[in-house]
Amino acid sequence: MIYTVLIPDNVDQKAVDLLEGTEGLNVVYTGKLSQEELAAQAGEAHAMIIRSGVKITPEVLAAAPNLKAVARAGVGVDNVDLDAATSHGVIVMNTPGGNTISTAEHTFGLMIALARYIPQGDASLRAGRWDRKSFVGVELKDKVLGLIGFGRIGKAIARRAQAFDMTVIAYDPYIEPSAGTELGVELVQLDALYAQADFISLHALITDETRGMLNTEAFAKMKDGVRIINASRGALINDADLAAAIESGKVAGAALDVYEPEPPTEDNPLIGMESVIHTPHLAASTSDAQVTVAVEAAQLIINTLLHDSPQNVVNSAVLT
Ligand SMILES: NC(=O)C1=CN([C@@H]2O[C@H](COP(=O)(O)OP(=O)(O)OC[C@H]3O[C@@H](n4cnc5c(N)ncnc54)[C@H](O)[C@@H]3O)[C@@H](O)[C@H]2O)C=CC1
Ligand SMILES: O=C(O)CCC(=O)C(=O)O
Repeated sequence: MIYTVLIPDNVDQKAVDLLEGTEGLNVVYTGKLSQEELAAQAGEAHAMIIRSGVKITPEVLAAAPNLKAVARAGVGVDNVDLDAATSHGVIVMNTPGGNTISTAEHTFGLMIALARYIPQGDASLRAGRWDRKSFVGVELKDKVLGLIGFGRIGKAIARRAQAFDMTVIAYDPYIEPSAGTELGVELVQLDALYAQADFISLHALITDETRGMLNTEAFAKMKDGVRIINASRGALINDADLAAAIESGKVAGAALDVYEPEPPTEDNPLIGMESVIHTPHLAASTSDAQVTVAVEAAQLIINTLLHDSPQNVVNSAVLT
């Protein structure tokens, strides 16, 4: 039996090489496909390796009768319809941990860039100005960093923030309060985090509970001049409410790596605002992280198809 592995997004070549060098696999590496192209190519696939650029929808699953497994080269599986995958008997796996450091470092870069107006200063100088008055920032030292979500990435940021003499607090209702002790992080209630934090960085999973959690009601509970960083998922923030909070001066600025939808639509109220800085979902985009997650995803597919040994299964109901 020869299994076909379709890779409909851009992944590191080392993963492709690993799969191509494995007997029993036929590898189809297309690079990033549109949803229509994906559905058209899905018919032969026994497995797929994806990133965040494609969605595994009921339509794609219906077009993929041979599909047994999907491996996400990354953490978030919000681009996979897990219920539909389970009902089609498709195992969904991810590679948590492989991009933690890259994402934490990018988040830290965004926080410093936000505090010191680095992108704005760069744009101003490139436009021929020598403006030092407009870009007076704030130090991170002695500021309170509030982390919403204290998992792998939240913890990695806490470690880095300590080196900058920040006080770190976190809200995460799904971990033990003692989880912060070793890192000197106090786990607090959400309203307390809003009331104390000078910087709020989002690292929670996107769920029904967290979708749109940063809204007008939440901003009203925050300190005046708070700065927001989001390298988790765009849907955690209500964009219109954040734009209004920035316009009113309540929020001093925001740094965003993620959007809902991606790419953001032309009418996104945050794009182009002077005090909002952006990257296009780049937090995990380092050569280091991309080798790790892609090779790990390839190995998950090999173990599943050839050794009947799936790991990191996200929709565990499919195994019962
Ligand atoms: N921008 C990018 O390129 C990347 C984004 N991500 C995203 O970052 C996020 C975090 O990733 P990891 O730290 O690896 O995941 P993780 O699973 O280690 O941590 C997520 C944490 O969110 C917490 N959480 C769940 N519901 C919550 C709620 N209602 N309020 C507060 N916390 C809640 C969980 O208890 C968990 O501790 C994910 O959404 C992931 O998709 C991850 C890697 C790269
Ligand atoms: O594939 C990527 O670069 C996105 C990574 C990401 O968002 C994740 O791992 O959740």
